[in-house]
Amino acid sequence: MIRIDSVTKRYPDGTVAVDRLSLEIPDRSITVLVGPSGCGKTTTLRMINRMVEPSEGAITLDGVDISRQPVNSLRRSMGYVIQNAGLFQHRTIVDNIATVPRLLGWNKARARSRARELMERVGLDGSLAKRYPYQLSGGQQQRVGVARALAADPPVLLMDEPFSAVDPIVRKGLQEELLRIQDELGKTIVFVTHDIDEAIRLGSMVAVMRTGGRLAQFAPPAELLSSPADTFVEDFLGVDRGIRRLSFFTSETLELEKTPIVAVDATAEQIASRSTSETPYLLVTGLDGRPLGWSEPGDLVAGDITPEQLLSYGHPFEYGRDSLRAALDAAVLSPTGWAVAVDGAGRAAGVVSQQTIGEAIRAAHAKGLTDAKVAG
Ligand SMILES: Nc1ncnc2c1ncn2[C@@H]1O[C@H](COP(=O)(O)OP(=O)(O)OP(=O)(O)O)[C@@H](O)[C@H]1O
Repeated sequence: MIRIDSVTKRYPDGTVAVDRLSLEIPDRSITVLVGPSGCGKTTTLRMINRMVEPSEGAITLDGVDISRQPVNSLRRSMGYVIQNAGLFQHRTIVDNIATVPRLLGWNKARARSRARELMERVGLDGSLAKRYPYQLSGGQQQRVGVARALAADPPVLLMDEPFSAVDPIVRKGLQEELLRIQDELGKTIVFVTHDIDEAIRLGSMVAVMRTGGRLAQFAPPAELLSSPADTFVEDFLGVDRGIRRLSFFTSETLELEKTPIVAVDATAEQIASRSTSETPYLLVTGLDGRPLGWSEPGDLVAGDITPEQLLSYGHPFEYGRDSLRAALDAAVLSPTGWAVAVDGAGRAAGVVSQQTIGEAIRAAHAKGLTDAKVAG
């Protein structure tokens, strides 16, 4: 565990970048430092690998004060990823990734083979190995940066705004990739961002810092959203906190309706028997069980149902895997006001009304509030 114990950093010009910060960063999970520009995030991160030395307080790694550890070996146990990747422009991709293993004395062949393995792990095509950084897109360069940081298999990864310079779609891809890699590798990751959505998406724990380098709140994202410590945190979280909080509630609590569903080859009896007074529409599925669209029962003629005549259902949510936020979104975007739930294979698992989703949200909020009280 990395433990930051009452650490202050005062730069020579008198700027207090970090002010009596204490944090316990749990092993094998992602801890995010987030806050407005200049609140001391980068300074904190750099104190962990001793690129910056604290003025007061101590940082320990597994109980050992890092100021007593040789800087070189400390840094080798900590991969470091920065914005714009910071790649060596005159080295090929494979040699960029192989940098630290080479410094550790691995022979060229072994270091390169490790580098190629990591390219695959971070989702980079092997054909890019011999290219130079300028021949890659920004998103690809960031992947190289992550691969390079992972090359010597350090237990800790320090990431400073690694995805800030890429567009939102590439950024989302990189975030997903990081979560996937983290699932596989279980590193202790300290991740700096000024983007609260990124913090909530990636962090198991999120430290919100305020200007002046002080800690405003340290909590799991769901707790930040449900119980912000003060108005600073509340403002920083933004206006749609209630909606975003739904991401943490599973859709598994929803009771699905299975009756108003017919296959495209439904008989007249099936169409009649599956229509109910509560559900003015029927969901039509293909023969493979995947949803095709909605229809009023009266518009369906057995033996002559075509996908073209159906109303779009917007997009489905995956029951149990997706959150109540996804379910609500599916219902809001559905022209019938009903959301379509699918299983992992994309087959219709049932349908659910906005009203039922609303009830599940109220129940989840009530339970969430109780949990927060219990925890607090
Ligand atoms: N070498 C330095 N000398 C003096 N002041 C510094 C130095 N480095 C950073 N600072 C100041 O310390 C404060 C914290 O800076 P830091 O870079 O840690 O913040 P940050 O939260 O990472 O900001 P950003 O999101 O803008 O990168 C700022 O006021 C900054 O101007």
